[in-house]
Amino acid sequence: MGRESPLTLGRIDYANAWPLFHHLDGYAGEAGVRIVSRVPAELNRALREGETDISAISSFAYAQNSEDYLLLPDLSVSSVGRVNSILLFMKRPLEQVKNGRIALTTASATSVNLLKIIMAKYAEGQPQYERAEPDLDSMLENADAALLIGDPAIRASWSAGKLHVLDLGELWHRWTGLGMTYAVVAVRKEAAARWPQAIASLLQAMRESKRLSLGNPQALIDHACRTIGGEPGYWARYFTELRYDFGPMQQQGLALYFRLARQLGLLERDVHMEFFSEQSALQVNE
Ligand SMILES: C=C(O[C@@H]1C=C(C(=O)O)C=C[C@H]1O)C(=O)O
Repeated sequence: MGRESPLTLGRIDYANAWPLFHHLDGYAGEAGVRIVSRVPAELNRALREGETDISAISSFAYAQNSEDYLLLPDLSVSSVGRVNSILLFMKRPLEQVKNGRIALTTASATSVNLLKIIMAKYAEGQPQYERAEPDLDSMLENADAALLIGDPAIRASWSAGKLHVLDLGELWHRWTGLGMTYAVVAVRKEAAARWPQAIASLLQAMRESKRLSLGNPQALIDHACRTIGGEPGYWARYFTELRYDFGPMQQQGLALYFRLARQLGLLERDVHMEFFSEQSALQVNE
């Protein structure tokens, strides 16, 4: 029953999501779960089009398709304060670029709209936006500021030179007093109805990956230094400042983000967060 399900799982191809996936390969192999690794914007599209059944996606993409998806409880990529890898690189201070030209990474959905909210409601600016491949130098050729996320943002922060760097998680927290959730794990409703036990068991394996990763972050730190570069101290702080659960603190911040996005017309509908229930998976089993 569902055990042989050919589930396809989308994995964010950045260090920020490693804890949810790092210890999952063994389980995925045994359970026949296929994992595809992409940047968030690609994962958002793949889940929407049914190429994947379950995926880490931008929380904004969840909001756009919430009637087709269920959220997995306990899992997210969030911060309550600094996020360290969602950064606006500015040639001049915020006051002077808030009506200028801003290049936005094509890899993101949540952060692009978080920046639009911050610019409109916090800085009261009206910049012109353009989408660009995530390369800081070429983005800044024609723009006053550039938004990067994930590993490219981290690498750029190590060589930002004279640029002003704004951490959107930190600003959001100072402004609202709340946390911010950048990614959630969502399952398509039809997959949840068809393979409830397989989803429940994958959820459990992702919780376990998170527990093992955060219990022994050294494995992640070593892997990050080897594959991305940087110092162990940087990565130790990075994986500590990111939060991976999805409790009331995170949900409250995300609900405010959805409301503000709705007010600005960035979202077409109000969003009601709906969760996958392991209880119903168990009942199907009986
Ligand atoms: C923490 C981050 O969050 C990511 C930001 C996303 C977005 O802006 O759409 C999507 C997934 C998250 O994993 C990051 O990019 O470093």
